[in-house]
Amino acid sequence: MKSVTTELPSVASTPTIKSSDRTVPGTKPSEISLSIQNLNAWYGDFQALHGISLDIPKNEVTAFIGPSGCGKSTLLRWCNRMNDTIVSAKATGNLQMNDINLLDKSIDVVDLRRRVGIVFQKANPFPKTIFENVAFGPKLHMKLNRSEMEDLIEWSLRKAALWDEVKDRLHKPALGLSGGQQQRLCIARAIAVGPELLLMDEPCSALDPASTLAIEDLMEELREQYTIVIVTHNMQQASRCSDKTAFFFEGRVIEFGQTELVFTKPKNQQTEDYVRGRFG
Ligand SMILES: Nc1ncnc2c1ncn2[C@@H]1O[C@H](COP(=O)(O)OP(=O)(O)OP(=O)(O)O)[C@@H](O)[C@H]1O
Repeated sequence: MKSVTTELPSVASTPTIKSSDRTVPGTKPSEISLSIQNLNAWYGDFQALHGISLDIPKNEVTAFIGPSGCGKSTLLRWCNRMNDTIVSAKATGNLQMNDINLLDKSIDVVDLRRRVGIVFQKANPFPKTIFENVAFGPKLHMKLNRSEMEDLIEWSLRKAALWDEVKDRLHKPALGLSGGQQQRLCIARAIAVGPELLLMDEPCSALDPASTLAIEDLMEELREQYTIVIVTHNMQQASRCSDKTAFFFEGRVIEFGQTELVFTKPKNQQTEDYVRGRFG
């Protein structure tokens, strides 16, 4: 991965978005899925996120872009509390999804992970059958009889554009699938429990162009039902697939807006330099 060039201005000299700009104009409060307010995050003494404020709109795709190490994954990981396993990780601020603050230590993290699904850069199917991978969450969270479960597995695999390729081998090991198929299986597994928010951390970075297109088509379809946040280093992908884009730099959000505007008329010079490929 390329690193940031040294002649860039330091972020301290770059204005970050004002908290009043955290909502893209035209977004009504009822259309917000996740409200991020003044989020700060640390690993030990190192502060990885500085005062992040963003309103993520419902039923849209929001892209997080920015150079390596700018905090995109850290933010995603706080949204479904993956950072709980890192002893040095801590956060302050508010991550509000409907009635719950996702940072509240007393919330049921297992239930939270049903509501906030995550798909990682590298597909991580369980060493189980294709069927069992998708059935894993529903078995934990729902009381379904066998035929309801079979219907749900088929629905999830169809939504993830994988059904036709696996319908005759549902009880074969998931690890026998190709990389692109495994990634779509992970998406099926994530949506089977009906999450409100689907987080995708560079979901296509290990995939070939055809599998990448399949996942992009899938996002287009899934956004009718889900709110999606995608982290991507691929500028074409961000501009093709997302409605809103947030540009991160050194743990701060520099710009947030309609994707088309962020890519064609960015307000900030640093955003422009990044989306034009001048650094990062
Ligand atoms: N477990 C950890 N312990 C200590 N520091 C960490 C840890 N995870 C991430 N960091 C640091 O936090 C900062 C933000 O990392 P993060 O992974 O969120 O960036 P990113 O924007 O997602 O990067 P990339 O695009 O390369 O995935 C980086 O400086 C990184 O080195």
